[in-house]
Parts: sequence; C-alpha cells; structure tokens
Amino acid sequence: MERVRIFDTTLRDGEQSPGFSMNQEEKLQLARQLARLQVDVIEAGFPIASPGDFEGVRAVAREVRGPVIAALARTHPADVEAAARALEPAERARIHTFIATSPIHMRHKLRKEPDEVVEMAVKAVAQARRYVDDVEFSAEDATRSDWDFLVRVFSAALGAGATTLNVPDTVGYTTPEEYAALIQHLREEIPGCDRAVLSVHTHDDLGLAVANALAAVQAGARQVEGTINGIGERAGNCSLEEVVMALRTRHDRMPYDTGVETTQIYPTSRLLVALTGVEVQPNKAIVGANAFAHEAGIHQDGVLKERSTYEIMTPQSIGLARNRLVLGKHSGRHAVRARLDELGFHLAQEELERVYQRFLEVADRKKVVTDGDLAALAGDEAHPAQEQVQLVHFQVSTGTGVEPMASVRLQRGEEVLRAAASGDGPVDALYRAMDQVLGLGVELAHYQLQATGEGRDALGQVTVRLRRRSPEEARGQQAGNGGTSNGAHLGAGTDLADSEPAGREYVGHGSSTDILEASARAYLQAVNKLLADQASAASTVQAASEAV
Ligand SMILES: CC(=O)SCCNC(=O)CCNC(=O)[C@H](O)C(C)(C)COP(=O)(O)OP(=O)(O)OC[C@H]1O[C@@H](n2cnc3c(N)ncnc32)[C@H](O)[C@@H]1OP(=O)(O)O
Ligand SMILES: CC(C)C(=O)C(=O)O
Repeated sequence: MERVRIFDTTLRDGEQSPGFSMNQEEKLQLARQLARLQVDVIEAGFPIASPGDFEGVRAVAREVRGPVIAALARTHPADVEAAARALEPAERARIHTFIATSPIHMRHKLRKEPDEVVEMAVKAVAQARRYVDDVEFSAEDATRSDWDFLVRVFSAALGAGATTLNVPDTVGYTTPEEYAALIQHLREEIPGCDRAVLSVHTHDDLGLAVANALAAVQAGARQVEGTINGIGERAGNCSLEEVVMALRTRHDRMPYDTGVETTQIYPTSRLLVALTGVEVQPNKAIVGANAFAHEAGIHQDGVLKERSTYEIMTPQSIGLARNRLVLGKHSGRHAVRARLDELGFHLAQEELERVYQRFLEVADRKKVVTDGDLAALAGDEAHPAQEQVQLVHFQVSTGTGVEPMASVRLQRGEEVLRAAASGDGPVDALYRAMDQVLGLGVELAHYQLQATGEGRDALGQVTVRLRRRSPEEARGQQAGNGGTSNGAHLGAGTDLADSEPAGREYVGHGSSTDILEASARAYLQAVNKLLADQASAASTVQAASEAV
C-alpha cells in the first residue's frame, strides 16, 4: 500500500493567521498532541520571525519525539541559519525553505528576475543541506507560476540537495483537475523527480483545499501539508483530518495509507480549540459538533436501526465516544423513546405519547431539548394523576412597583371556571387565583423551583407539596382569599373537606420553559391527586353504606 506523509503546519501556517497565535507553552502542548496523532512532520514555526517563534521551535525540537520537526526559512541566509539553530535539539530535523515563483510575486513582491529566484533557491537549499539531510523546498504560489519555470526551479533545488519538493497552491486558486495535471507534469518533466517526495500544500479560498490535495495524491504527490481544523491564512489551509479520513473511508477509490492514529483526531481538534479559544464551525466535516449528530426523525430512526444508514465513519474512529441524537422539533418517537430508555424511563406507549406531545411543545420553544428537560417531562409522567381539573389558560402581570395579578381558567368536565387574584408575587397571585376556582381548602406546604440546565432557555421544574386544611381553616381561607371569581368553584358541592383527614400532603411536579406555567402544572398535579383520593374515599363510603 502506498504511504502518504502528513505534514502538519498548524503551528506555523495555522498559527500565523489572525486569532490563532500561541505562546511557547501552548505550542509545546499542541506539538505533543500532534506526536500522539502520529503525523509525520510537525512544522513548528518560522524562527527568524521573532525571538518567541525561535524559542517555540527550539522547545518543540527539544521536547517532542516521533515526528520530524521542521522550521520555515525564506531563502535569506539569516533565515536558514536561524532555522538550523532552532532545530539543533531535534532528533530528526527538516529545514523548509521557500521562494515565490509566480510572475505576480516575482515582479511585484520580490522584485527579482526569474534567474535571480532560481539562484536564491539553489543557494538556500545548499546552505540548508550543510546543516541537515532533510531539506524541503517550496515554490510559493506554484499554481499561478509558469509550468516550465517550475520544472526549472524544482530541478535546480533537487540538484542542490532538496529531499522534498513542495507545490503550494498559496492562494487557493487551483482546481482538482488542474492541480493533478500539474503534479503529473512535474513528475514527468523534472529529471530524477523520484529522488524527492512530491508534496502539496493547499489553501481553501475557493473551498477546494481538500479536493485539490486528494486529486494531487492520486496524481502522485506523497506528502500532504495542512492544519488541524483547517485553520490558516484567510479561508484556511487544507484540513488534515478531512484528508486523513477521506483516504481511510474511501480506501476503495484512493488506496493510500497515512500513519495517523485517527482516534487522536478529535482530542487534537479540541485541544486546539481550547488553546486558541476559536471554536470549530458546527457543520465542519469530521470534527464539527454536528459531524456525528442527528436531529431529523427519519435519520434518527435509521441510525437507531442501523448506524451505517446515515454515518459513513464511526465516531469512535476519530476518537469521539459516540454519536449524538440531538432532540429537537424534528425528532420522532423512536429517538425520544431511545433517549428516555437511556435515562431510565421505560414508558408504556400511551405514556410515551403524552411525553412526546409535551416534548414537541417544548421543542417548539427551545432549539434543543436536553436530557434534563426530557427527564423533567418524563418525571411529570412518572407521577401521573387522573386529570380531573385541567389548565385552560392563565395570565400573570407583574413588574417593579406593580402589584402582581393573575387570572386563570380551569376546566373540570364541561365546566369552565374563571378567577382572578392579586398576590405577594406572581406565583402567589397565580395560586390564589387557582384557590379561588378550586375552593378545596389546601395550603402550600412546600414550593421548589429548579432549572434543568444552564442556558436561559432551560426548563423550569417546579415541585409543590399541598397540605389539606382542617374544615375551619378552609372556611377561613375562602373568606380571606381576596379576589374575584365567576361565583362558583370546583370544590363546591363536594364533601372533600369532610371526607379526608386534615394535614395530608399531596406532591405535584410540573415543568415548562415558562416557570409560571411549570408552577401552575405542579399545583394542578397535586390538586388532581387530592381529587382522585377524594373520589376513591367517596366511593368507599358509598360502598360501605350500600353494604349496610
Ligand atoms: C505563504 C506564506 O505563508 S509565507 C510565510 C508567511 N509568514 C510570515 O510572514 C511570518 C511572519 N513574518 C515576519 O515576522 C516578517 O515578515 C519577517 C521577519 C519574515 C520579515 O520581516 P521584514 O524583514 O521586516 O520584511 P517584510 O515582512 O516587511 O517584507 C518581506 C521581505 O522578505 C522578502 N521575501 C519574501 N519572501 C521571501 C523569500 N521566500 N525569500 C527571500 N525573500 C523573501 C520580501 O520581498 C521582502 O523583501 P524587501 O524587504 O526586500 O522588500
Ligand atoms: C511557505 C509556503 C509553503 C506556504 O505557506 C504557502 O505557499 O502557502
């Protein structure tokens, strides 16, 4: 199997782009991780650029073992010397020297004639060879250079001792067919080209960096240069994780191996994010947060039945523990049930249906329904009560310097009752209004509000304990509730207050993105338990009297 070398330039071309600079300790940390990833070459920096970069390269050369450590140098003798000195402690060192070869760069930037450029390239390579055996020469802006001139420069560099000839698409200008043809041309036209490794270095200005690199590999390039997460100048460099995983996943079409330990890809990507503070776009191939995530119900159903329906690689192959089924408004019952099972809620079909309907309501309000949200919804279902009384509508107005006011509409059977009340706070006003309607003689013994997550849209989860008052207390409560109602209440005509002992407590849970709605739901759940208790006590009394 043919081997493609992976040359990582995250610490040089990646680091030199805005927002990605790293200090020496950070460079060292990333370089150690790149060694675990088993890239072939780590380009650690550009030593002439600054004393900090020099020391950074030196530290990596001293501390990191495994990959070849490379340093960049213009064709200036001082650059080559600085690179050589920085690399001194390396076990295996490479000096990488470059000069631009395109008419645009030679004329406007270097202000040199082509002959002078060839001479500078030859001298720099020869100088570098006096320090190390491993010398890479790059013809900057190769893809906008004259092909015959490239053959001339590369042949001269090879003659001077270069061991790797790199063909950069510096400004991300080429296309896969054109790049492959260029590589083919160089292989055919450079005498003794096989003595060196042909390398490609691509940029993503047109979004073609990876496609171009792969086309070049198929045309005979045997080193790919790039960066982790595709960071780098302008639109970035070729993303190494994409190249490596493309070669691995489509081995049938591209039978080339890399030495990369792919299970270290994800940890390396995350370390880079942690060091630079720059997050990867969620839809980025291989390492983006959504790369192994599924939200659409049909996809989730497929993945649950057979992962390969919608995944062409395993998350484990890049070092990610598992794929992620994101629960949102596009999710179906299969995915919701699977996650509930994992959370320990094994619901019957009708329970699942109820949770699913509430899940959809929550998902409409929030982008993602978290495990905590789902557990709260399933928790409501885990304490079911026959819903004798249902919430139809409520409204609360509150604010600084405003007396909180609540109005509620509750339904029991066909009967709809309304009430309004003020209170010390919005929850108090809401509960007073509900008491007006319910007239059950209960007091709030405990109220607890918790958020299910950390975000602003976390579900509020409310737990209440309602205590039954004695008949005397209940009459006092009715008298002192201070609100308006449409004259009736749901407790009217029942003998609740007399059929059960006072002091008995009923627990209710409610969750919603709206904490007042969660409060209302929790209250009603406790009330419904109380009413269910009352109904069963009443039927026991009736059965006993019939027996008598
Ligand atoms: C395509 C790439 O990624 S190339 C690498 C880009 N990386 C960097 O630039 C790293 C950060 N750069 C730096 O710290 C500085 O630019 C330095 C230290 C390299 C040079 O700084 P200065 O000496 O102040 O020069 P400055 O950057 O202003 O200009 C670059 C000079 O190098 C010349 N130059 C550019 N590339 C080469 C080359 N490969 N070989 C020889 N000379 C070159 C330019 O023509 C220009 O020369 P001039 O001063 O005679 O006009
Ligand atoms: C120095 C070379 C390889 C480079 O970074 C480029 O051309 O993009």
